[in-house]
Amino acid sequence: MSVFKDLLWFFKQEKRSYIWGISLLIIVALLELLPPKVIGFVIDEMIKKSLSGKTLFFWVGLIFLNGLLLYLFRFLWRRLIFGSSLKLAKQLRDNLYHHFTKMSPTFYQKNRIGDLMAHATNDVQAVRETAGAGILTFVDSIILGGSVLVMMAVSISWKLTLISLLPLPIMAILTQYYGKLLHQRFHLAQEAFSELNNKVQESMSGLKVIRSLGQAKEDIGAFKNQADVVVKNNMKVARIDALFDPTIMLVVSISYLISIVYGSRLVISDDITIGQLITFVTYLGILIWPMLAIGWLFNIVERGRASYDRIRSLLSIEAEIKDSDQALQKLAMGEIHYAIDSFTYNEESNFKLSDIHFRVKEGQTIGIVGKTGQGKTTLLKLLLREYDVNQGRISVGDMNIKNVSLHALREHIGYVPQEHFLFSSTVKENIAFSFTNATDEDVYKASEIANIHNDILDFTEGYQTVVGERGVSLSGGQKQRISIARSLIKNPNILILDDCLSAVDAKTEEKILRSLKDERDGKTTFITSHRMSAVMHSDLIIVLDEGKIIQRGKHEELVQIDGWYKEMFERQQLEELVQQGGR
Ligand SMILES: Nc1ncnc2c1ncn2[C@@H]1O[C@H](COP(=O)(O)OP(=O)(O)OP(=O)(O)O)[C@@H](O)[C@H]1O
Repeated sequence: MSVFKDLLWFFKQEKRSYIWGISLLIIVALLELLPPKVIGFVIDEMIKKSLSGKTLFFWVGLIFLNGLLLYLFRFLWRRLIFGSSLKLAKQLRDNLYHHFTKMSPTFYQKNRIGDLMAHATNDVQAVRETAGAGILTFVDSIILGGSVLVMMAVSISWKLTLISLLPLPIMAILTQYYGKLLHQRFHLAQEAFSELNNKVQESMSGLKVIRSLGQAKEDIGAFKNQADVVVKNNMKVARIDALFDPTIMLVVSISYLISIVYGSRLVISDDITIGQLITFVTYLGILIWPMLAIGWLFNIVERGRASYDRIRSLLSIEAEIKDSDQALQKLAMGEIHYAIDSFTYNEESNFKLSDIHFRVKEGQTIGIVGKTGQGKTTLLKLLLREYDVNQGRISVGDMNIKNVSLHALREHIGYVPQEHFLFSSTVKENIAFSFTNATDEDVYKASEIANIHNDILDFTEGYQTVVGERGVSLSGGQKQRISIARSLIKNPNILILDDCLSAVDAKTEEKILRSLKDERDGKTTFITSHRMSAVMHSDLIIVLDEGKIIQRGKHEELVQIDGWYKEMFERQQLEELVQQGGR
């Protein structure tokens, strides 16, 4: 029951609804005691032949009125309690979503999306039930169960009550045992569901790869196997769930049997009347629900406990990169100074950036090149503060970026990652994503610089064309250029192009770079690329190898010195010449 204590913050927040709801539940429980009493009384009066038509009419009217009140109050408490529990679900979901958006990439390396989705759906649902059906079963089992027992013992016969309830401890032991089993099995079912979520998420994202490698059949097979595991584990839960009700019914039937046998003896010995025995048996019928409610309560609370613990442990994970208390809310642009002594992603990582020192004046373009996996993207991620430098610092305008709020820093940056992502909305909305007030002219201008404007006009609905799930209906080059336009829309002080021109031809690349040069006068640009032509006009080019700078300078200087840059440049020139047929 400790989960109720943990949810106290919510019950306090919604105290009006819960106080009213629980009060109405108690009134409903008390009103339910009336009809059996009236039935017993009327039967006794009939046996005594002392019941007048008027009195009968009065009692029938009372039962009818009682029924009407029950109808109204039941409706109201449901609205109050179940309605509030929906608010809890919304609050938890909002908290989780907000938390997920603050997390750094490491968090998503450790937690799979499918698991996180399972927490945001199944776990939230289980906690909602605790705050809704959990409260109902808690109050009903105590108040309704307790008051029926008191009525049976005090107003009819405590001996009959005691004897007829003898089988109850069996039920308590069994339901506790089932509760434990249920907890374990629910946990396994939840894990299997997470696994299935992960499978679906991954397969849908990688559908093209799966098909192109002819693995569709195998993938369907793997999905089927995982779906079977989910069914199997849920069946195990359902089997225990299914035991709760029959067990309680069996116990109650035994109670019925005992009360009729022993009750008849009490009637014969004139200890109770027939009417009282009928009232007693009717009360026993009412007692079925509170008994079921106890079973349910264990069940709901067990699930709620496990789910709330999982949600809390997720929410308690601190974001690795977050604003310090004194973080500046504004960043003045200026020279960017990389002064990294060393950086590693984590202890297990073999990769290390070391001794990275260079300056980029405001308005300059810097090219970063090198073989694959040498740390080009890592350098850019450090500027974006997706990770923090271990030893050393990166500063913008003499300000260590660690001392600036993430929002203030990223506000200055337009980032085009290697893996572009388009939302399932129109081309225009995709481009204006970070600038909702953008005018058509702003969107057109960004598109023109990214050399995608004419392509968009050729689409069936131009800028209103809806881009399919993850932009499947566009070519790789078109997607890349829309991503570039998206990052240009706000005309950021720092533009980062992370190998994002790989899918466009050399001519288009040249056009884009020329427009950028013309339009971004006085603004800083970082370009990483495998093509030397993309960086040759930069003010500074650095060559990375195994996380270290092995060459630096301007294109004209680097082609004079024997080294990686010269070798790559000449090789690529030759390749281009060959492609053009040696002309
Ligand atoms: N999140 C991470 N955790 C641990 N290691 C990582 C992480 N991201 C990248 N690495 C490793 O860091 C090294 C440098 O990666 P990075 O992406 O910076 O290279 P790159 O030069 O941009 O490569 P490419 O040209 O292929 O894009 C690689 O060995 C990579 O495996």
